[in-house]
Amino acid sequence: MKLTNTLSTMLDDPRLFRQHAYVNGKWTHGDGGREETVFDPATGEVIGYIPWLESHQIREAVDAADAAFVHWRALRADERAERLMAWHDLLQAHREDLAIIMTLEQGKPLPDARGEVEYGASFVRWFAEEGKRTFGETIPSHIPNAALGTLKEPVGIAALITPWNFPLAMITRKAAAALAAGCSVVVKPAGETPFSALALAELAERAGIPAGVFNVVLGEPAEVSKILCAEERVKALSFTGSTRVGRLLLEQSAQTVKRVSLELGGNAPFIVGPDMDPKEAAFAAVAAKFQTAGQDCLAANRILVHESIHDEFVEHFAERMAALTVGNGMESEVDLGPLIHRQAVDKAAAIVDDAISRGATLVAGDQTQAPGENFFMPVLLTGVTPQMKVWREENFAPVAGVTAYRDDDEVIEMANDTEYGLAAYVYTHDIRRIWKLLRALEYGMVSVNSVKMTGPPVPFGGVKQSGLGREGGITGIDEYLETKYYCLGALGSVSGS
Ligand SMILES: NC(=O)c1ccc[n+]([C@@H]2O[C@H](COP(=O)([O-])OP(=O)(O)OC[C@H]3O[C@@H](n4cnc5c(N)ncnc54)[C@H](O)[C@@H]3O)[C@@H](O)[C@H]2O)c1
Ligand SMILES: N[C@@H](CC=O)C(=O)O
Repeated sequence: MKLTNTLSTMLDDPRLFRQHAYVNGKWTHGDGGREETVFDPATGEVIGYIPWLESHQIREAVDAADAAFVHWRALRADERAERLMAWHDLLQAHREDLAIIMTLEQGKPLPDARGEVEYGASFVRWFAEEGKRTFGETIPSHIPNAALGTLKEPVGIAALITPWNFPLAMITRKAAAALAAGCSVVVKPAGETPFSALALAELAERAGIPAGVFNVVLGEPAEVSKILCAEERVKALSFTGSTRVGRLLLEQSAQTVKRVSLELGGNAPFIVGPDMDPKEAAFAAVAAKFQTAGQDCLAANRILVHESIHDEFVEHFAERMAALTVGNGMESEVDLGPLIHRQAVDKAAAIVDDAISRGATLVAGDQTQAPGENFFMPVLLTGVTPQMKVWREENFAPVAGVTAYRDDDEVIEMANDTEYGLAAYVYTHDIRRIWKLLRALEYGMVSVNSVKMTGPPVPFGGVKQSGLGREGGITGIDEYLETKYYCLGALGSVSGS
């Protein structure tokens, strides 16, 4: 198998850069010799190679997780919490190396990558604490002389399949919850960004998380997922990624009736009320649109502005957008890195062409200025309509589509006119309008007058075809817990309790 050491020379701790899968506490190559090359999306240079495991090796990972589950679940919650806190502390201690790995494989600017490491670590801390509070209940008995109640027990092995846009935090938000609940996990990261996942494995091992409890498998995505979904011993599947693949995995998991959590695509509306300062709203909309170069499930895809302030809003938006710097995320002062690969650039260009051909106006976005093959300059389109791809599809690129609306009822209809229902933004200071929109928007998350909405204490997730279940918050751990009801009968003394 080919290996390269360029990336490791950039790290304080070169052992964080691993080019093998991690199964049962061992760094593993693929038995069939298949491998995948991982590129820096900013430069197109090779940053490393990963093996593709064979089917039997994926099953071996499940064997390992199965054996480890017995011991991991038997630990006290506070013992698991200690190891999770050690993992958290190591993530913090190695923040800079983890950020470098992330920027090189994903492309996001280094400060954003540092932010993601913090964000990812915050879930580990949160669930280390929550794992100690998986309380059951006492149920007032309707049966004479019986005591009734519930216990919370780990579901078993959880398969975690994650995307490339947040290569670290999308894993920790799942894995920390599962591990805290007492489950063992098999993680399948995106092939574009495996090295963050493998660095997480290295640090999990150093934190004292036993062999087999945290496994990272690599391979041909459809092949690996099929095996994990078909495996009866895998009791839960948690997937973050596109709605297309989410549907497929839901179908595949039906055969073994798994617990399925899906965090899928978004098509967020960003609604600006007539009372808003257009400049303030435009600056917020730019922030909500262009993070991670628009490759964010929370990205403001459809910007709906009241007709009375539309033109002023567009001017401020264009001005702010023009100030964004596009470049290699390893360089300083860069706001937008590259898109993940050439297909993403082609898709963005097709979405812009489609909008223009259907009557949208291209206000700004000159692709001749792009600093490399995988870069896409921010685009502002006005006059976007429901017939256009930019309205219907999650563009996952720095393409902002603005449209004017007349009144609240119209904007509610526009905002809900999508199969997606992950997040929506509302900018207005009118409390009646806020309440009306908050209740009428068919979204799992609504953020009013704030671009930032996520973090460990909140229930993250969508409705409609944006997913099933919630991650984070006080319910995030429930995705990995079963409720066992007990009835202790013939106790004699408890009647009437
Ligand atoms: N709701 C959320 O919390 C959230 C967070 C981040 C990203 N996302 C979504 O993720 C998508 C972007 O990520 P992506 O392009 O990596 O998504 P994707 O669905 O293409 O891939 C996600 C994962 O599924 C695997 N995969 C791909 N094709 C597969 C197949 N045929 N069978 C089984 N597995 C397969 C990939 O290797 C990867 O690990 C966007 O739609 C975005 O909105 C959602
Ligand atoms: N920004 C999201 C990830 C979506 O792509 C998050 O905070 O989870």
